[in-house]
Amino acid sequence: MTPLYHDLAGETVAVFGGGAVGSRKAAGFDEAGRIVVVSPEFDERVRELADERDADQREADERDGDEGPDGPSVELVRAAPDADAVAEWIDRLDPALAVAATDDAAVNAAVESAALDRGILVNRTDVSGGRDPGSVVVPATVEDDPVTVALSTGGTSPALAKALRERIEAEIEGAGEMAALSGEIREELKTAGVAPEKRREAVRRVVRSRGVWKGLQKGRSNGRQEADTVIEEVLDR
Ligand SMILES: C[C@@]1(CC(=O)O)c2cc3[nH]c(cc4nc(cc5[nH]c(cc(n2)[C@H]1CCC(=O)O)[C@@](C)(CC(=O)O)[C@@H]5CCC(=O)O)C(CC(=O)O)=C4CCC(=O)O)c(CCC(=O)O)c3CC(=O)O
Ligand SMILES: NC(=O)C1=CN([C@@H]2O[C@H](COP(=O)(O)OP(=O)(O)OC[C@H]3O[C@@H](n4cnc5c(N)ncnc54)[C@H](O)[C@@H]3O)[C@@H](O)[C@H]2O)C=CC1
Repeated sequence: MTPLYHDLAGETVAVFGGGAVGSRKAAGFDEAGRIVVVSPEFDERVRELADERDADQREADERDGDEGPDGPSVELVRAAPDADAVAEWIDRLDPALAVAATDDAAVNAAVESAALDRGILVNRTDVSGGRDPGSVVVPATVEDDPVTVALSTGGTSPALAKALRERIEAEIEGAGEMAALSGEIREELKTAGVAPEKRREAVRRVVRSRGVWKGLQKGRSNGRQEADTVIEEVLDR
């Protein structure tokens, strides 16, 4: 498996099965344009998610300007397609990604084959390993915007993926602020025409500096001050 980050902006994700697993997967695609969950019954979690998204959409409609809601629409479609009917649903929804999360292996297999026939990405939640090209695994993820860590055990041990994710959560605290600060510094040094070697050295030192990480905990300007000291040391050499 090759890890890649996929841009789902504006795309549809079709989730078959609205139980515990389908709900968790649906909640993870917050960059997508539209999430459609097809299921005869829906977990409380996915019902709440749909309600929240609905309220966000209404708020966005009431606001002035064209600023849209922050996340995708979540539509719950009450249906239980059998294996033969799944392909039609996929044609109708035209998703970029289909998630097979029902408790019926034949339906999940039909979602997988219909998606693969059409060149649509597919996530089969009820099997590990033995995947066809085009199938994807949902990793455990940690986010401190714009930093994201995605973690997979190659399907061997999802429980371990979850446990490691919990550890990394603490480890990357503050990484979002560090990304913003070091990104800004990187651009400034480029604009100032600092020689590439010195510029790279300065940025490498800033992101490794305990002083800058600590400073950022107190606020952006504290972090910036610490970073300026590190940068001066590099530039003065
Ligand atoms: C292959 C994969 C396909 C896919 O879904 O993409 C898959 C498959 C299966 N999971 C199963 C079980 C569990 N899955 C979890 C949890 C998570 N599972 C996730 C991903 C993946 N699960 C993909 C591989 C990821 C990798 O490579 O590591 C995570 C990371 C992401 C997410 O789902 O959001 C999320 C943690 C999120 C987080 O918290 O960060 C727990 C833990 C718990 O519930 O506490 C259990 C119970 C304990 C256990 O069994 O380990 C079963 C057996 C079902 C059965 O027994 O019937 C199968 C099917 C099989 O193994 O055949
Ligand atoms: N990948 C993962 O992380 C995990 C995967 N699993 C696997 O995922 C599957 C689902 O697990 P849960 O969500 O816990 O089960 P669940 O029983 O809570 O949910 C299954 C859902 O599928 C719906 N469903 C049944 N037939 C359907 C059809 N024809 N079309 C659409 N929806 C249909 C049911 O109404 C139910 O809402 C299981 O097969 C299990 O082996 C289980 C745990 C974790």
